[in-house]
Amino acid sequence: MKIAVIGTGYVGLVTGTCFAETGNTVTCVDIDINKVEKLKSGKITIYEPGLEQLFERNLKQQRLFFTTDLAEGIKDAQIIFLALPTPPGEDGSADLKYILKVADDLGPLLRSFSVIVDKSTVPVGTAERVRDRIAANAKVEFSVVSNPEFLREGVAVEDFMKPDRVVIGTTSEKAKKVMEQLYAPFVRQGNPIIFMDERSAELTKYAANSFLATKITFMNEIANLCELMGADVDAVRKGIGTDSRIGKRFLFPGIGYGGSCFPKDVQALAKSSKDAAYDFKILNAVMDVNASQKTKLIAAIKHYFKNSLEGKTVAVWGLAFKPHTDDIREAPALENIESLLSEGAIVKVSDPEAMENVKTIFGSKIQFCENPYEAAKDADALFIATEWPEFRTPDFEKLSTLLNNKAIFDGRNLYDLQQMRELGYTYYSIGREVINGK
Ligand SMILES: NC(=O)c1ccc[n+]([C@@H]2O[C@H](COP(=O)([O-])OP(=O)(O)OC[C@H]3O[C@@H](n4cnc5c(N)ncnc54)[C@H](O)[C@@H]3O)[C@@H](O)[C@H]2O)c1
Ligand SMILES: O=c1ccn([C@@H]2O[C@H](COP(=O)(O)OP(=O)(O)O[C@H]3O[C@H](CO)[C@@H](O)[C@H](O)[C@H]3O)[C@@H](O)[C@H]2O)c(=O)[nH]1
Repeated sequence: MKIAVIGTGYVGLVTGTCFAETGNTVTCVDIDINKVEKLKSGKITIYEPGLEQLFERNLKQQRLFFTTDLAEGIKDAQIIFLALPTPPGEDGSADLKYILKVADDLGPLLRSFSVIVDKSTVPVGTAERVRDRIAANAKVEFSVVSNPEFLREGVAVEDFMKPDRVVIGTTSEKAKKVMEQLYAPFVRQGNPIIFMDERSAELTKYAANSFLATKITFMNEIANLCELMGADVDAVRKGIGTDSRIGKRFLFPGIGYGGSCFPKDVQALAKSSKDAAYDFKILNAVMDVNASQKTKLIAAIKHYFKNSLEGKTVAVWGLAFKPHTDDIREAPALENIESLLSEGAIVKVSDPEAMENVKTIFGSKIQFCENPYEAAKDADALFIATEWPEFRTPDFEKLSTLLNNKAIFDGRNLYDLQQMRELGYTYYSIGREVINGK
């Protein structure tokens, strides 16, 4: 099939590359000239494990193309994906300006029956709005379908190629057939396509993200309670996760959820609910708890240093909002660094992939270090914000010689309590006993 993908950010690039990999001819369109030039010349624009190989192969085999020209990009395309940003507007609702602009531009360019697919995360009713905007200028028949994307950054290729499910919202039989054919290779891998109406598909995406954010937040509150009650959140997590009705995944407490999706999508669903005159109380609580969870270790660090961080050096391991990505959108590390700096601390950071992105925010206000040990050198405390695998089993002997103080504030519960006790570290983590605390 011939496919166009409008928007070549995270989702657009993964979508385009994976559909090319299953034998389609894909043209990705973006207004960002630099991005398109880079991609055309064979350089990938995001760090995502496994993507580069697929990208290079499909580019070489001339199944994957890039352009800034919308008319050229959609020429002869049977399916046009919209993978455009839907950032939070000032009132928290999803800003649809990018989507509606492209809808306006598409109308006059359509030449034959096309299926236009909302891949972006969009509020209920958007498919109808996109349909109306295209219809205002279109001279041919078309369908607008909702096909939300559930991939996770860091495992995006795996999630896209082997999705738990594909949700397709359409009431058009013609569009349904086209989408069924497109996704056939993915269904052959044993995963269902779930057809529904457009509105239900749009809400499914927000319900999934909000449910997962709530699950994490619930565990963060249990962790906070564990600290007050002398229980261990790891034990409680295992104790409840083995109940198949609850499930083991997404029960890991930490310094809050971040990323480009959960924060904005929970906020957008809360706003849509409000607009529908429904007070979605749980979502408001989730946002409140997450906001305080993000910087909860700052209080512990301050307590450890007798309320003053002035002149103290803190090494921060991990900047990305999660491992295996260079994405720093809403990353808890950023807020913690802000807090440390505002308390007068000197901050040294290390992250395997996200340093370049963070340089654009903090510049010379913080020190960027080649590796985690360089960051730890002469630091008065170590703060862990992201659970990169390389932070899980550091050389503790080396670390002890580098740090001024053997004090670790771990926002991701990476280390064993007994080991920390034996090594003589002061160790604060989330929902667990404080080792050698002050
Ligand atoms: N990032 C994720 O993991 C993820 C997962 C599932 C769903 N989503 C949703 O997918 C959507 C896209 O997210 P993303 O992270 O890929 O966004 P992004 O910001 O990484 O990329 C969006 C791209 O669209 C381009 N763009 C803007 N206006 C354009 C126009 N008029 N024509 C062509 N290109 C244009 C931008 O230049 C940018 O490259 C959002 O709605 C998001 O919520 C994201
Ligand atoms: O047990 C857990 C699991 C995750 N997180 C945090 O939650 C955030 C989001 O993690 P994750 O869901 O793995 O990453 P995303 O790439 O943001 O993916 C989410 O957001 C995407 C965009 O909508 C959806 O497509 C995915 O299905 C959904 O998982 C990160 O800050 C994680 O550190 C926890 O704190 N504890």
